[in-house]
Amino acid sequence: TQSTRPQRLLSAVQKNATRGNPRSVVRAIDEFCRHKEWAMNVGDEKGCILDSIVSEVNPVTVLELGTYCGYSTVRIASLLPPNAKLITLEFNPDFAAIARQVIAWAGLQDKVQLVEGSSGDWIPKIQEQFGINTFDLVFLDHWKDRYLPDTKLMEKCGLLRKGSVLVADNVICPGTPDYLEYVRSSPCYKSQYFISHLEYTKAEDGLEKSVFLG
Ligand SMILES: O=C(NC/C=C/[C@H]1O[C@@H](n2cnc(C(F)(F)F)c2)[C@H](O)[C@@H]1O)c1cc([N+](=O)[O-])cc(O)c1O
Ligand SMILES: [Mg+2]
Repeated sequence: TQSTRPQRLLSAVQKNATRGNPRSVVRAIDEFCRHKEWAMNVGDEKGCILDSIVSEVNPVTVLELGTYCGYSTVRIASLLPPNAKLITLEFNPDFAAIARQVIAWAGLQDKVQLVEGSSGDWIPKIQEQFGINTFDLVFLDHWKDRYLPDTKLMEKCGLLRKGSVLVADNVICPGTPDYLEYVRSSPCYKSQYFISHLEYTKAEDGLEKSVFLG
């Protein structure tokens, strides 16, 4: 039977990366996606911007919406302090199965909790299920039409506190116009655009960093 692209991405990690070395896992995926098969990881260029924001925030609690194969999960988790926790939501069970193996290959399974399901189901349950009150950092990289409703849901569930930082991928390409309009016009957010390129291409894209003001 034919393999899937996530399966081939995982094979590239297992072939080219060193177990327990997150940087080698990130490098192996970027090499695979740049030279073999494009895939929708945040990528190396936007990834460096994401790294700098994560390092600046130094979060203890992180929520990622949209694990896919675990590329940004590994990038973020590798920068977290020892007591920190990253919860990553993934809707597609096949992608989740691959991501678990990528995260394990990087040796980061103790910092990461991968949860399978939808944001609508899980965002209201996170506090009781995982003993987390609020998130210091949220990375949005799931379905682009869900960024805004899920941000409003996180606000409603009290998952954001004064100073919580949202980082959104793809605000230009494929684009998240309603989300961008909201965080840039709402008095509850201080927003900043970091211009870059769509992963592994020359097209423009960027990350939007939005600080919740409470
Ligand atoms: O469509 C893109 N990304 C969609 C990404 C979607 C991923 O998020 C998961 N998800 C859905 N709901 C949840 C949650 F969390 F709610 F449970 C998680 C989906 O199963 C999928 O793995 C995309 C497309 C391009 N592109 O160039 O076309 C470039 C990119 O960087 C992209 O991220
Ligand atoms: Mg993306």
